[in-house]
Amino acid sequence: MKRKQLGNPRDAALFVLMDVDKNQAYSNLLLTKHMNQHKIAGIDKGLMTELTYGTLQHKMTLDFFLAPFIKGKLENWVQWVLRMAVYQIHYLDRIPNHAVVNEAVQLAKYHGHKGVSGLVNGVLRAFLREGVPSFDSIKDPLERLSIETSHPEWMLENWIQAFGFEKTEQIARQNNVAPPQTIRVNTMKISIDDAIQALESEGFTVRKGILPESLHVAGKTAATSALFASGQFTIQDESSMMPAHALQLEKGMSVLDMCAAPGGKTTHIAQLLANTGHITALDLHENKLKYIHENAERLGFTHISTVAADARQAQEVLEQKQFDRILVDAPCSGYGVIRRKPDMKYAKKPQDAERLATIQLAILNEAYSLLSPGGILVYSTCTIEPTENDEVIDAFLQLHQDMQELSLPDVFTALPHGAAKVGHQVLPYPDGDGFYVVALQKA
Ligand SMILES: C[S@@+](CC[C@H](N)C(=O)[O-])C[C@H]1O[C@@H](n2cnc3c(N)ncnc32)[C@H](O)[C@@H]1O
Repeated sequence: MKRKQLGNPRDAALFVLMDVDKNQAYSNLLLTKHMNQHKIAGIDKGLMTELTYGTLQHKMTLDFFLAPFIKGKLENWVQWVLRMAVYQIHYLDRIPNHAVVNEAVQLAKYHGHKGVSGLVNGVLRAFLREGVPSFDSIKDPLERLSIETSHPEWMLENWIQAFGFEKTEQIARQNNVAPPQTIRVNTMKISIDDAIQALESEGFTVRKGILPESLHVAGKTAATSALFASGQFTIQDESSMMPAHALQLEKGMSVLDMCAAPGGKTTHIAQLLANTGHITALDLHENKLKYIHENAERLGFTHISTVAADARQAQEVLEQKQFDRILVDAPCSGYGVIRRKPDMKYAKKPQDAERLATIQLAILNEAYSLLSPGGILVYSTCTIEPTENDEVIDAFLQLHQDMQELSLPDVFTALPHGAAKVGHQVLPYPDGDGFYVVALQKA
């Protein structure tokens, strides 16, 4: 495939898909990179995003649809051209089929030789003529769910064990639906009602979320709002707003955020502290600390300092040795946010959760030593994997008999509730990501 660019949304999407295959980075980061490099602008940005995510989301299903029409092995990029075309034919109704075929043939002609464009044309015409193969030919329910929703079988099996078949099916289908745009209103700068009014006058459709600062906005890209630039809101999924509430903060407290970058929850803590007290925001990666500073500055929070360090050895670098509140928003497998990074379904390995659980427990043990008596430790992840959630907490509680689970504030009762034995779990739902949070208090 030529690395030269055509500068159109389909070609740019193809570059993202190829780079995802090479495991270069997550799709959301590659999308932004290629959108800029290919100079994709205006409504083409939306088309490029839709083609990239849609094709990735349904990759295994698209391969099942294409299988009867392909003989022999194809080059990777040709496979992506075909998947992208079949995605548009099957899942989108606004692009006429002849235009989809024509665009795919043009892409193949540009990046390959005449034989390749002939093949793409032939496969797509045969697909249009003969129609979509039926899932009824797949007799095994697990295999069928895997192909229909495009998730590896091992991943579904884990969830079936934890939540049952029906819930797993709901999760898998939800993972293929685009999330809403959710914002957290910066109540230090604007009231919820004034924010709703201002956003509506900018042309957004606005709906209140469950948590007090959360609004779901549609119609335009939230980051283009004047209110965003002036720090009157930040973009954050509603589930990610749970940990700051779980900390049960009081003005003037000292807080340690142990896995803080890019600062989504650090700034929420600052908001609930009403810019009082102090937050130490720590992250392993020094280059990510600038995002915490940028976010804090835009939103107007000043009581935050950052430290680059491994949270497992945080005591060695921190001057302050005891904190009133500690948040461990741990590095995790991220299975609650698959709808935002669909490539994760194919990149992750069954053993990832075990490896992460060891890191998570080590961070929690360090947090324990830094927590004041009577202090509250909140552990959160954006995964739905029990190995990284209540099983880590079980192990932690066995090691520290003076730590006890604390009830979460009343606002949590209105949120959906998954199946965790300890803490609050949310399985992916239309308005929020899959998430886990638990609050523990030191005696
Ligand atoms: C789930 S993200 C945190 C998101 C952040 N709390 C927010 O709300 O914006 C996990 C973070 O942990 C960091 N991390 C990974 N391993 C770490 C370690 N051993 N010590 C400290 N931070 C770590 C990653 O760099 C990543 O930024």
